[in-house]
Amino acid sequence: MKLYVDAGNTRLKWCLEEAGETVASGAGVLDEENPLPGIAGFASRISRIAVSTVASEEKRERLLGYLAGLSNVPARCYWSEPERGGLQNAYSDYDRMGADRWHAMYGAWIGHKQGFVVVDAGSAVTVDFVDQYGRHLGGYILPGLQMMFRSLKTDAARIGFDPGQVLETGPGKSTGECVNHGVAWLSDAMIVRILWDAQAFGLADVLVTGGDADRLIGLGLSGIHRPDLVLAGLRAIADEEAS
Ligand SMILES: Nc1ncnc2c1ncn2[C@@H]1O[C@H](COP(=O)(O)OP(=O)(O)OP(=O)(O)O)[C@@H](O)[C@H]1O
Ligand SMILES: CC(C)(CO)[C@@H](O)C(=O)NCCC(=O)O
Ligand SMILES: [K+]
Repeated sequence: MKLYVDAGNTRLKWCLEEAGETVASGAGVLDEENPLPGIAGFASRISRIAVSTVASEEKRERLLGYLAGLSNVPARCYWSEPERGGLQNAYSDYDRMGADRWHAMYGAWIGHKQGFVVVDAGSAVTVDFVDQYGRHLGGYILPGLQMMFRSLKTDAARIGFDPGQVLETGPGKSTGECVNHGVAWLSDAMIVRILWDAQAFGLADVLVTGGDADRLIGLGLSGIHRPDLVLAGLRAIADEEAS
């Protein structure tokens, strides 16, 4: 069985695969004692461990320590690359790009050769554009939903509110409405812009992943929901490296 791990800044997603089929999957929190709840029963059958992570070095080392205790198979981390299978990274400092972005783009490239946008709505939001020739045109990094709420709460003394999963974008008439509608309104503007840019660049598909994907889709981001996109790219790359 092969274990694939996508460790973000907040949460961790894992899946176990055997003969091309996903046999188990789960999510956990990197900071917790067991970041891969549900994995223990499979430990002795693991034959490969591949990791994509954007967490700090300290957290990455803690994760590797946990995995070393779980299985004798050494875990291998996969990073961003300048090129793979015709997909070309726009970064000249390609190793500065978050591994999750590269793996999500590669996961998308496998099945969407007509050009695409990847929107990863995680702790941070990333938007990356790839054309039909596999050229990464570049992207954007934006604050994520919880990050925006947190900064409004901690950096302004008189903005008191309960964050909500609000899709209402009309002008607010209380602090809570102004914040919750405001964040939805900002997301709505981003969505309009993503769809506009996709058309302007001639990209056929919009792929959406990350913990807040449903929220963006609910706000009108018409796209393909691929919760497993980072893991799909990681899996393809680890397979190619092994063959
Ligand atoms: N069970 C959950 N726990 C935490 N956040 C969740 C959960 N479900 C949805 N979310 C939302 O998902 C977002 C985090 O997304 P995700 O889990 O993709 O992050 P991540 O992979 O840790 O982040 P990143 O890859 O950006 O470092 C949060 O803004 C939150 O609103
Ligand atoms: C932007 C995030 C946090 C999104 O998870 C991650 O991809 C990351 O830490 N990136 C490093 C900076 C970059 O991609 O240019
Ligand atoms: K992610």
